[in-house]
Amino acid sequence: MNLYINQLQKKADFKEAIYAGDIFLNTELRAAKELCAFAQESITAAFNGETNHQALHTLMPVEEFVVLVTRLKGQFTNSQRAKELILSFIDEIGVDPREYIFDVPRIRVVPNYEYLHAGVSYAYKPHRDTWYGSVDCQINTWMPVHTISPDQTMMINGGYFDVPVKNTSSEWSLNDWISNQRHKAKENLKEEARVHPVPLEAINTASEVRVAGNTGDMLIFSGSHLHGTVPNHTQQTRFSVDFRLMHLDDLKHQRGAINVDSACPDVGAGFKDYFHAHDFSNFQGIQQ
Ligand SMILES: O=C(O)CCC(=O)C(=O)O
Ligand SMILES: [Fe+2]
Repeated sequence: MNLYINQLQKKADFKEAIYAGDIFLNTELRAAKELCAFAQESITAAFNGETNHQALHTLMPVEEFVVLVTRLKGQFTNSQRAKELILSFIDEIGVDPREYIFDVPRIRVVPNYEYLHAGVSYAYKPHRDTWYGSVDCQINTWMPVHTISPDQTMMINGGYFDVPVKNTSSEWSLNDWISNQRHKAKENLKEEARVHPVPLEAINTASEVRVAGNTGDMLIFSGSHLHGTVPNHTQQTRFSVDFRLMHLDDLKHQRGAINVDSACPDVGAGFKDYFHAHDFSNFQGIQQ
């Protein structure tokens, strides 16, 4: 596995590298910094003008926190501004937006673990996004909104890229998640009652990498990497932004990362949430 620093826009075949398990870290993308600035504005607005974002969980009961995080996520994900900044990112890295679709942008809020680690702030167990019904060519981006430490971040366990992990993805349905589970996030305060695809064996952490970056330092990696939320036992809430890209032609031709263990029965059920990058029209699926 290779790690490329600030080379996404210089490497014409970056997709192929990502499909092979390489990871990119770009620290100088204007669009990423702007996306984080927009995230910061959105957090302040959702939390009624409070600017001490990392202390928000100390300022209110968890019930109120969940209501405000729900509002934040809805506003951020559905905003025109976030979509425009994804298009700016695509332009900035020098690829043709007509060739790409993207999944809705997300803002993750990870407060202290004891305070909340379920529902709107679910701490993801190690997983591949393909266990959750993503396609093999999914390119993930991920960036912290404020400076973070290794014990607040997302981990990537690179050694498992091509090593199977026994998991429950065959029993997990993305259709069911979208129709019946996703909206229940705010009901989960103490424990996550919703079923997620999870590993059925102990995960060796020897090759786990925890990248601790600054605002808008963007990781770009295959959604097929094993990754997860580092349980946040610090007293600082972590905010991060992520979105996913798919290259239309690669999707049509089923190119992408190797699938070593994903068995989600309804891959692609999330297509209706995807947008064409050049005009933000809804993706209608693949015409065969
Ligand atoms: O932010 C996290 O802790 C997990 C994010 C994740 O799983 C993803 O972006 O696919
Ligand atoms: Fe993920």
